[in-house]
Amino acid sequence: MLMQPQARQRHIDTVLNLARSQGAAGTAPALIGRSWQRCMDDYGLDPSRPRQARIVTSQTLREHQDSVDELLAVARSAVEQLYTQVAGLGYVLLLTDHRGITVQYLGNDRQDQHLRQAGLYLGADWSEQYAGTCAVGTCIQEQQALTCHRTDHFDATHIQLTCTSAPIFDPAGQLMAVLDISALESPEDRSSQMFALHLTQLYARLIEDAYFLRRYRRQPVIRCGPSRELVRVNGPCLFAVDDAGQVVAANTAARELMPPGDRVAMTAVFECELEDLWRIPFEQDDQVRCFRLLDSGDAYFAELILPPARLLSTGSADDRIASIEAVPELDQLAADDPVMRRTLGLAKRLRMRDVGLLILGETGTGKEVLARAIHRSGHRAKGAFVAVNCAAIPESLIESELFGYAPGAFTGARAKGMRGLIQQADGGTLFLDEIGDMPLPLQTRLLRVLAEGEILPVGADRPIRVDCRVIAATHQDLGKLIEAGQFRADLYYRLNAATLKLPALRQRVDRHYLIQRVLAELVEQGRLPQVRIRADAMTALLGYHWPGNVRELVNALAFAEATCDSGEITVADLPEDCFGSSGFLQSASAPALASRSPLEAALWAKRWNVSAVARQFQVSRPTIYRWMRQQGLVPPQHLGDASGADGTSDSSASH
Ligand SMILES: Nc1ncnc2c1ncn2[C@@H]1O[C@H](COP(=O)(O)OP(=O)(O)OP(=O)(O)O)[C@@H](O)[C@H]1O
Repeated sequence: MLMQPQARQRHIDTVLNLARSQGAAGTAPALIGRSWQRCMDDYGLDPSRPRQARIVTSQTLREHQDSVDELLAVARSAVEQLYTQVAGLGYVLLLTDHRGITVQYLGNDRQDQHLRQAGLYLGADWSEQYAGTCAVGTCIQEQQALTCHRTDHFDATHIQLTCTSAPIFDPAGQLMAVLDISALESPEDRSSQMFALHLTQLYARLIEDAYFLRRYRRQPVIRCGPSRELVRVNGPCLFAVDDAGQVVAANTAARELMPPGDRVAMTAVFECELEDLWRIPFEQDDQVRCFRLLDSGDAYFAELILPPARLLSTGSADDRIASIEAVPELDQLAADDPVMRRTLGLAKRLRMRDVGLLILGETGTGKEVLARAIHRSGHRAKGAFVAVNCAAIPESLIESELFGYAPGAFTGARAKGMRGLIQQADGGTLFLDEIGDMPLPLQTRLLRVLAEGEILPVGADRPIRVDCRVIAATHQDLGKLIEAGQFRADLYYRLNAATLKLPALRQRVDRHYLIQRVLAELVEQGRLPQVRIRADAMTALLGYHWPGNVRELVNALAFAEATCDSGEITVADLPEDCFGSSGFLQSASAPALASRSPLEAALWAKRWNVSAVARQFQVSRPTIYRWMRQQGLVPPQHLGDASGADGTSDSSASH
């Protein structure tokens, strides 16, 4: 236990050399070098005059203990637990206050004398100002966890010790205490203390969190972290919030997620509405919900810890209940994706009201699927759902298609006239897809229909009353179209009492659910037999960026099923253009997937085998050829001789 005088002298020389050269402390971390410098420059400590450990009087000790009274009560069991884990390895445990005075100590009675001499004792002063560079004192100065290993210590008295400390911060971010484990002897190698460092940091955080939860036991606390499975057991971030969703306090990890500012709302941390927070305990079996961090977009899982018997009064109770209620048609569209949850919550709340809804999302994200689900789950479910693709109807026909026409309205018109699509939706829902493509003059007429509830068919002299709900959708930025004078602002406001956003498939955190769901639907619809997805294929599907969104996923699964022969989809069965490194679709002639129509995507997926595509769409081959002509789709040269499954040459057939 006694230190060699040579070792002591060598250490003193090293420190003095550092003072002269202003260099780093040998192989020690930079923060040790900084501390040595502070010891000499700021505290006037002299390495050639070692100081014995200082133990404060019992009166002073009591004053220090009183100042961290509440922390000591909270920390007691964690400190005991940590000590039982490390005692057998020769460590003692110290808890000091923010000034470095040891207010709690657990050590080995048999080594009492040695430990006391070394300062590993109750009441010992481990401030850097007195003891020089040491784990506790330097942790206080640097506000971070560290190991002060043997000759890292400034004072030669301590160069046999290895000490590891971690800071404990109060909920305002102020250093409150330091947790330390130290041993009288240790191996030379600093890396022998890595485990001690991790363990000490872990327990410091447990104590910090226990203290936080005790301090804010009368306040809602949001606990969150990047793992759904671990959040309730050990979620690293804690936010105490008030009823308005403002952060009242945050632990160390949570503070890192907060934007700068005095009063930060949780809605500035997570991409969410206030009521999303209060709804956490009601959704999902595990009462954990997924949010996206506003800053990075990362998915974070959160639980809400509510004070007992506390009723939160935020938002309208009716609305809250409506959005929590199970609505299978809507619920099945997503699992736990934050954007989808908000969208579906809003859809649930508004499904029974005739307010205009605008669905925004990239192509293939399921805008029509959502509109249908709102219709089926709403009060107009018994009426018709009429979908109009404003981009697909030629401009010359759109007026008569939408509004219908009176008998003999124009040459070539049917003798009896025709009910327009709006009238067909009477009592039900009119879904106006690609509303951004509606010509301006028709926008004006549509606005009148919406305002007055009447349509005037082409050539008619009397208006007809229609009563339908209108849901519009677009992948375009209507704001920009309004600025460019291509879309009427008044129509926009009329259609858009609420906006429902559909995230791109690549942004959704519930992709696994959606893949299984789409597969199950294809099976239910009889479009696929029972198949399962092997893990390798699932990994590839989860990792792909899906420019064509759910539509592309549907096509990819249909393709994979057609190519797999064992009832199991493997990665080799997936379309090569998305998942292969030398896929034929990567040739220059293959257009970007996102810009393809469903027909074009299917043709590429089936290598332009028209028979296979006809089977997929459940239409005849001539229909596919007609569609191809309408869309100007021609097979690429190198695939021009693709054969139908029946052996006929599709591309040479004429229709
Ligand atoms: N939640 C879902 N579950 C199963 N299939 C879905 C889901 N969402 C979308 N799909 C499927 O994805 C395809 C595209 O959906 P939909 O037509 O609704 O997209 P969209 O956004 O309206 O596309 P576009 O912008 O091209 O009109 C359809 O085959 C649809 O059945």
